[in-house]
Amino acid sequence: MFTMKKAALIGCGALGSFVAHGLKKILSGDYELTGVLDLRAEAAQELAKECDTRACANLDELLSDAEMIIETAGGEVVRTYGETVLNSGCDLVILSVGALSDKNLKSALENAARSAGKKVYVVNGALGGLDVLQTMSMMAPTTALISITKAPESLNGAPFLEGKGLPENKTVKIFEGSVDDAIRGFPKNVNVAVATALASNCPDTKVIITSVPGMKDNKHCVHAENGIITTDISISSLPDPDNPKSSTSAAWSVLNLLKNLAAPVFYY
Ligand SMILES: NC(=O)C1=CN([C@@H]2O[C@H](COP(=O)(O)OP(=O)(O)OC[C@H]3O[C@@H](n4cnc5c(N)ncnc54)[C@H](O)[C@@H]3O)[C@@H](O)[C@H]2O)C=CC1
Ligand SMILES: O=C([O-])CC(=O)C(=O)O
Repeated sequence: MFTMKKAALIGCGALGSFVAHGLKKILSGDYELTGVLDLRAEAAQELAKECDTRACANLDELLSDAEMIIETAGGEVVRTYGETVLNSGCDLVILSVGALSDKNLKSALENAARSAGKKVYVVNGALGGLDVLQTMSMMAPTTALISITKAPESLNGAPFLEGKGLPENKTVKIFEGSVDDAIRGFPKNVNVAVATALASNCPDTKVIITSVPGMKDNKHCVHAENGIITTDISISSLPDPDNPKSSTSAAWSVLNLLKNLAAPVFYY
């Protein structure tokens, strides 16, 4: 039996705010939002006021009244808080999947979840179809490629670009390489690539990133093969109005996971 679950949120930026409002508006029958936390105290206070919950000053305060922590803050938060969250007896929903490209962190979180009897939930985020990639990887070794296409303003500021702005007048392929290099170079843009590599169990997943001036959508295309199934996943979704690097669909994906966890039937 699913009883009302106490969920709390780390990261009150574009997607975290969307998730918090969604919890209140569409999932309030199943979840109580018991607190929010952000490095920017004023952002947490504003969101807490809007969503009628507590702005917490630190992780301990957030954990004091929660059964589930939703991370919408960035990979560093998964790294610094992930194990503590699980050890405290909370489930952990991760949006910044890129953090799991660090194998040591991934196994530390797996061990903590196992010992605490809790779960780490990795969302589809701005992508979709992690289910079919996992199914394929169970059947046979799978190869995968992900092509990410965004407007320059959705990519500018990434460490890989070393402060240089992307051209506004021509399409440029700016990166082709491994998932590990991609997440280091574009930590706020290629969480979907790490999710693809993990779900397809293909650490050699190839990543291509292209900047297209004037492009309205963020576009993610995955091609995966295992000799039995060939899959093409193509998703275009609008950038978030508050953060063009992120697609709002990623926040919807968190809400959809929470909805499924609370429902009698889980659509996997
Ligand atoms: N899996 C996926 O498909 C996607 C994943 N993402 C991930 O979600 C994250 C959030 O995205 P947005 O909301 O658009 O970013 P954002 O930059 O609008 O918001 C991030 C918030 O987290 C806060 N924050 C950062 N470090 C913190 C810390 N140590 N403790 C507490 N708060 C902290 C920031 O102050 C900010 O308010 C991104 O950094 C990215 O890693 C984003 C889009 C898609
Ligand atoms: O929201 C998106 O378009 C994808 C994204 O930023 C990521 O995977 O980090």
